Amino acid sequence: MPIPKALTIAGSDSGGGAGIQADLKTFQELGVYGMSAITAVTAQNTLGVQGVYPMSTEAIERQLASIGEDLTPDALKTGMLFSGEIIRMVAASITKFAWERVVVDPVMIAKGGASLLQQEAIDTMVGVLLPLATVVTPNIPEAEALSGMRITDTASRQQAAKRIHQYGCKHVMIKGGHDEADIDHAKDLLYDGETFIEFTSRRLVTRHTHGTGCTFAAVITSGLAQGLSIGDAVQLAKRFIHAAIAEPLHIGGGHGPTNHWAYGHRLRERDERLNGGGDREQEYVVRREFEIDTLFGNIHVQTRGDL
Ligand SMILES: Nc1ncnc2c1ncn2[C@@H]1O[C@H](COP(=O)(O)OP(=O)(O)OP(=O)(O)O)[C@@H](O)[C@H]1O
Ligand SMILES: Cc1ncc(COP(=O)(O)O)c(N)n1
Repeated sequence: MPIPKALTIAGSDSGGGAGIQADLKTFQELGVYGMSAITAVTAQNTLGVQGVYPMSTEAIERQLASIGEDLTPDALKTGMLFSGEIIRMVAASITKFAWERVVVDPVMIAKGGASLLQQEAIDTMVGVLLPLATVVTPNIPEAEALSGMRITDTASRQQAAKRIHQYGCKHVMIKGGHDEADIDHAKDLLYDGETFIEFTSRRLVTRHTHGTGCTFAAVITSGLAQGLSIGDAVQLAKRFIHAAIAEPLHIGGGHGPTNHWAYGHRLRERDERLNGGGDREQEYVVRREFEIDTLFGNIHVQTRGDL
C-alpha cells in the first residue's frame, strides 16, 4: 500500500509545541509522511509570542507549487495563515492542484493573546477557504468570530455550527477546550449539515495545553490521509489529544507543549496488557478492557438532537 502523505500549511513555532512543528510530529507518530509549506515564522516559547514574521506570498506559492508538481498530499491542513492575501493564495493553490480532504484550523489568536490572523482576513477565510474545507475546526472564540454570535450553551453552539456550515464547508467541528462553563468535560461538537455528534472526554487539569488545537487538527488530517471517515478521524484525534494532554512533558516555564509521544506509548501499553497475563477469565478480560478504555480517555460519542 502506498504511504499516506499529509501536508501542513501553517506557521512555524520556534518553541516546537504548536504550528508546523506540532503537525509534523503528529503525522510522524501516526505513520503518515509529513510535508510543509511555511506561511510565517514566529519567535515563540512557552511564555508567549515574541515576534511574527510572515513569509512573502511568492515564497508560500513556490512551496505549494513544488509540492503540487511532484507530491500529491492525500490530505492537508491549514493553520496560521496570517493575512487575507495569504489565504487567497492558499485557496487558489488548493483549487489549482485539486487537492482533497482539506482540514481548516482557523487559527486566530495564540493562547497568550498574540494575533496570528489579521482581523480583516476573517471575511476572506469565510469567502474563499471555508468552501474548500472538508472540515473546519474552530475553538469557541474562533467559532464566535466566524459565526458572528456568542456561544454560551449547547443550543448556541449548535446554532453557530449551522451558520458556519452555510459557508460551504462539509463538516464543522467546534472544539470545547475553551468552554469555561463545563469544568468536568472537554466536549467537541461535529456537524455535517444534518446530524450533531458530540465527542466527550474528561477535562484534564493542566496548564500544558500549548498546541492542542494544531495537534487535534493534525490527527484528523492524518486519519483522512489514511482513508478514515471523518467520524473515525475525530475519534482518533480525541484519543490522541487526551493522551498528549494527560502526560505533559514539563518543558519551559509557561504553558508547556503537549506530549506527541503519549498516544504511541499508550498503544504499546495496551498491547502489553492484551498480550500479558494469559488469564482468559471473563472478569479479568472485562477489567482489562475497562483499563484500556481509560488509557484512551473513555471518549463518549453521542448523536444529539437539534436543540
Ligand atoms: N483540559 C483539557 N482536557 C481534555 N481535553 C482538552 C482540554 N483542553 C482541550 N482539550 C481538547 O483538545 C482539543 C483542542 O481543543 P481546544 O479548544 O483547546 O483547541 P484550541 O483552542 O484551538 O487549541 P489551541 O489553544 O492550541 O489553539 C479538543 O479536542 C478539546 O476537547
Ligand atoms: C505558529 C502557531 N500556530 C498556531 C498556534 C496556536 O496554538 P496555541 O493557541 O496553543 O498557542 C501558535 N501558537 N503558533
